[in-house]
Amino acid sequence: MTASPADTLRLPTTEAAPQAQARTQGVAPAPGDGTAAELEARAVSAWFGDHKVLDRVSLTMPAGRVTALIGPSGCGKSTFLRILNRMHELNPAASLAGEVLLSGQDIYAPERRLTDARRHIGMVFQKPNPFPAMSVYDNVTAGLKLTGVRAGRDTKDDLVEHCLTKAGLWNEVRDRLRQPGGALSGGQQQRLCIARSLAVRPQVLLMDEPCSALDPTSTRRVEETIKELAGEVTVVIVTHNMQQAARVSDRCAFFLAEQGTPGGIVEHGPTDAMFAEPADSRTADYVNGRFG
Ligand SMILES: Nc1ncnc2c1ncn2[C@@H]1O[C@H](COP(=O)(O)OP(=O)(O)OP(=O)(O)O)[C@@H](O)[C@H]1O
Repeated sequence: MTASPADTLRLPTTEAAPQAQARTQGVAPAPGDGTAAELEARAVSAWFGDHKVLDRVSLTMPAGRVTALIGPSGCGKSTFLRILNRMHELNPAASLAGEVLLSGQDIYAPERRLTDARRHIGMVFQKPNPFPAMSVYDNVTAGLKLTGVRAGRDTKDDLVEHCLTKAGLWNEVRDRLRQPGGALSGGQQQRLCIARSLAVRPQVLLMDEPCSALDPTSTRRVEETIKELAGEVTVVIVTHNMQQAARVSDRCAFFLAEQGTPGGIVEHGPTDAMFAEPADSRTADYVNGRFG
C-alpha cells in the first residue's frame, strides 16, 4: 500500500483518536484505501420527549459495504442514521438507549469524544449544503479546519484532488477550484459535499436521501460515486427509491412503524434476496410498491 499525501496531515495530540495518531506516522491509508470499518447498532431505541420513535433496533453494517435503509415515511430511518454519528443528541428533546459500535468500540462510551465520532463517521444530507461563498477548494478543506487538522499547502492540494476524484467531480471542477461552491450545479454541489466529507478520511459515510433533490443525471453520477466508494468506506444510505436501493446497496434493512408503534426493522439481509424473495409479506408489499 502506498502512502498518500494526506498521510502527512498533523493532528492535535489531545484530540487524535488512535487511528488519527497513526496517520501522523505515515501508516494510515487515504480515504478509500482500506479504512472502512464495521458499524453495529445494538438494541437502539430513541425518543423525542415522551414519544418513542425507535424500539430496540439492531443492525450490523459491514465494513466497506453499502447498506440501504428503506421504509415508509416516519418509521425512523433518519433518526436511526443520526444516532449512528451522534447527531440525534443535538436535539435537546431527544434521548436514546442502546449501543453503536464502530470497529467494536461504543461511540457513546463516556470516554469517547463527540468529535471522534464525527471524524470517523461522516454525513451527507438530503439537500446539498456546501458553503456557497467559499471556493470549491476551500469547501473540500473546510472539514480539516473543523476537526482541528493542520496541513501544508502541497498536502492540501493533493488532498483536494484526491477527494474530488473520489467523489467523481475532479474532471468537472479542476479548472474552477477558486470559484464559489454555490456556483456549481445541484448534483456537483452534492458531490462536493461528498468530497468534503472524505477530506477527514471517514471510515463510514452516512447519506440521508442524498439524491432526492437531484435530477436523474446527477442522481446517476452520485450513485456511481457511491459504488466507487464502496469497498473503501462503509456507506449507509437512506433512500425512498427502491431502484436506487437495488442499484447501489449490498444489504438492505426494511424499517416499519405500524399503527402508532415505534419504528423497528422488519427484515434485513442481502439486497438481492430482500427484493427477490423477502421473508416477510410486509417487505414484499413495500419493495413492490404496494404501500408506503
Ligand atoms: N425533531 C423532531 N422532533 C420530534 N419528533 C421528531 C423529530 N424528528 C423526527 N421526529 C419523529 O420521529 C419519527 C421518525 O422520524 P424520522 O424522520 O426518523 O423518519 P423517517 O423514516 O426518516 O421519515 P422520512 O422518510 O419521511 O424522512 C416520526 O414520528 C417523526 O415525526
